[in-house]
Amino acid sequence: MTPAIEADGLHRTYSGGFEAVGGISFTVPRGEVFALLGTNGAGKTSTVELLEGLAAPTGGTARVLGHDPYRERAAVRPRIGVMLQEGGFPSNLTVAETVRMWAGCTSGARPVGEALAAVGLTDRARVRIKQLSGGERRRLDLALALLGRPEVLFLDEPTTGLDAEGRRDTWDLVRRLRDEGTTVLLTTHYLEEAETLADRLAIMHRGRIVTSGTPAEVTAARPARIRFRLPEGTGHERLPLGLKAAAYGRRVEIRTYDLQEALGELLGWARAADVRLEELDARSASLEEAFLEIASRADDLTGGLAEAPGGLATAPARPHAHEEAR
Ligand SMILES: Nc1ncnc2c1ncn2[C@@H]1O[C@H](COP(=O)(O)OP(=O)(O)OP(=O)(O)O)[C@@H](O)[C@H]1O
Repeated sequence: MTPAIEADGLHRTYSGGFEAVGGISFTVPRGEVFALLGTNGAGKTSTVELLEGLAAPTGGTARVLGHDPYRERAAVRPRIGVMLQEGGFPSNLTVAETVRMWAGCTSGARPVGEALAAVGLTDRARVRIKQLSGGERRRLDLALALLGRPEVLFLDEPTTGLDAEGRRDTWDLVRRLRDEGTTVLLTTHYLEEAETLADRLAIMHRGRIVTSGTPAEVTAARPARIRFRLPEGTGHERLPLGLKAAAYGRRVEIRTYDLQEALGELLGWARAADVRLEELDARSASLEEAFLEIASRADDLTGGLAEAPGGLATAPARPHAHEEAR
């Protein structure tokens, strides 16, 4: 089966000569949720628009369901759903009227009630668009994107402006759609969203993919950390020499690539020395830490990326103790 989405050396240069997408490649198999992350202006929307067929790439190729989304738009458009960052609707129409109007232009559309229920807007069906909150508009954008039961759904920042409950509802909906076989490509600034939803993800910076893989692969190259507070009168110089720790007053932070080993050493020492470690907290690297590290170092990296096993371009990770322990 052809993949749902294939980007091969995609470039997009705007008319002023600015290169927003500088040759990126990735493949999304059918039925997968793929997240594009990146700093502001990294080129996520510029990329998604190429895949949606809204513009032609200046280099490379895009394929959606085996077709060129720009040249073969008529073949692709009925099979995809698009949620834009800003959907513009006539503000005097009600929610239900808007969905009905959209359904009239969509073959095989879901019933209006089903689309509204899917995004939790049933109670707002009779409300005019201009009276909707920002979050409710976002939900309406989503209802319209999934109206035609698309095989591939493009969601550009689907949960921006939603409250915590709305965000979780959207995540549940995306999971349900994926379980039904829909392929989803989403862009997001919420790393937790990518971590919980995405089967695979790519982090973009300045038009290039800096890292890609499963959330676990992307975080695996980053160190875990252990934090605790030493009791009054116990100096951090008493810690075992094997543990590279940074101390800030009584607070101590240890960065390690072998969490089990470091934690074992620390607890063994604490027991032997009869030291109580206050507020002990140990955790593997999160996507957020990986992202922040990549964003802060990507400028040095562009041009010098290492290809890691599995075809992942990863930022070289090195063990280091943090200067500041929060
Ligand atoms: N029509 C345009 N003409 C010229 N430059 C553009 C145009 N549209 C976008 N850009 C520039 O291209 C770069 C990438 O923009 P894009 O919107 O794709 O980034 P993004 O990753 O989606 O950003 P954000 O997270 O801020 O939404 C930005 O520097 C932007 O200013």
